[in-house]
Amino acid sequence: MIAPPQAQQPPSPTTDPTNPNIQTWTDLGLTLIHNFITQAEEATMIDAFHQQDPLITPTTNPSTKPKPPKRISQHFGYHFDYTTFGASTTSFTPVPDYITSFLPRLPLTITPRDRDNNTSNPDQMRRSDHRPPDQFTVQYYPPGAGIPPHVDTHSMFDEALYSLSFGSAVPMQFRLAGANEARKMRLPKRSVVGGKVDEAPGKEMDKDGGEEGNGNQSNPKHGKAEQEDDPAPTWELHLPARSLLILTGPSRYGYTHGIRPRKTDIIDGQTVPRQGRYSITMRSTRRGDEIGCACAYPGVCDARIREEQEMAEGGS
Ligand SMILES: O=C(O)CCC(=O)C(=O)O
Ligand SMILES: [Fe+2]
Repeated sequence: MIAPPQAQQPPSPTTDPTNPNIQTWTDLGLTLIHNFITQAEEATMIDAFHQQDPLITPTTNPSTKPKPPKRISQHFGYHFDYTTFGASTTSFTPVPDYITSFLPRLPLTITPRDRDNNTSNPDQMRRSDHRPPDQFTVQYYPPGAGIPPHVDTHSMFDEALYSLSFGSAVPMQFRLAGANEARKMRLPKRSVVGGKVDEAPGKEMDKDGGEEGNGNQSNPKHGKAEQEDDPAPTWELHLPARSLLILTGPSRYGYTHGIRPRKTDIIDGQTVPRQGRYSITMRSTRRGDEIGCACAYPGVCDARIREEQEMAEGGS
C-alpha cells in the first residue's frame, strides 16, 4: 500500500515589519492576520450562531454506527448557491451586525504583485480591487468535521476570498491542483463523490474529504487524490482562532484548500483534540457580464471548463 504523504510545513511567511500580526506568503497570494477580532467579538458571534442553530450534543447509541459530524452553515447577504457554485440572485438574508461591524476593517486591496502574476485581464482586477464582500457563509465545524479539498468557483466571485476563524484553531490543507483535480472538475458533481454530496463551495477533489469522523495523518483513506504519479505536496496552515485568512492569486485560483475531518491534530509535535470551530467565508459576487475568469490555472477554472464544454457541444 502506498503510504499517504504527511502534510508538510507551509513555506515560510514574511511578517509585516510594522504589524507582527500580519503574515504574508507573497508567492502564493496568501495573507494571515492574527487577532483580527477580539475575544468579545468572538463570543458575540458564537452566541449569535447558536441562537439560530442551538448546539446539540450528539447522543451515543452503542447499537448504531455513530454518524460523522456535519458542518452547519448559515448564509447571509446573497446566499451561496450549491447548484451553480455562485451566489443566488434571489435568496438574500440581511447581514447581521456582528459581521457588518468588522467589515470596515477588512483589507480590500490586492497587491500589485498578485495582479501582475495572476490576472491577464486588467478589467477583472479593477473590478475586484476595492469591492467589499456581499456573500457570507458562517459555518460551524463540530469536532471531527472537515470540508473537502476544493477550489472556490473562479468566475462567480471577485479574486479575494476571506475566511475568519473563531472558536478554535484548525489546520487548513493546501495543495497545488494538478491533472487529477482538473480531471475531477470535468466530471459531473455526483460522480465525484459516489452519490454522497458533502457541499463544498466548489468541486470537491477527494471523496473522503467530508465523510470520515476520526481521520488522522496516518489514515490510509487519505490516499486517492494523493496517489498521483507525481503528487504536489500538501501542506497545512495553522489557522488560529480570531485570525483572518485572505486568499488571492495562486492560493485562490490554483490551489485546493480543505480541512481534514479529524478528531485530533498534531500541532508542534503534540496530539491536540479538535474543538468546535467556526468560520465566516466572505466573497464579493459577480453579476451579468462581470462573470468570468482569466487566471493562470485553466485546469481548475470553471470559466475555461465551461468554454471547453460549449466548444465541444457546438463543434460536434
Ligand atoms: O472554514 C473555512 O475556513 C473555509 C471554508 C471554505 O473553504 C469555503 O467556505 O469555501
Ligand atoms: Fe473554500
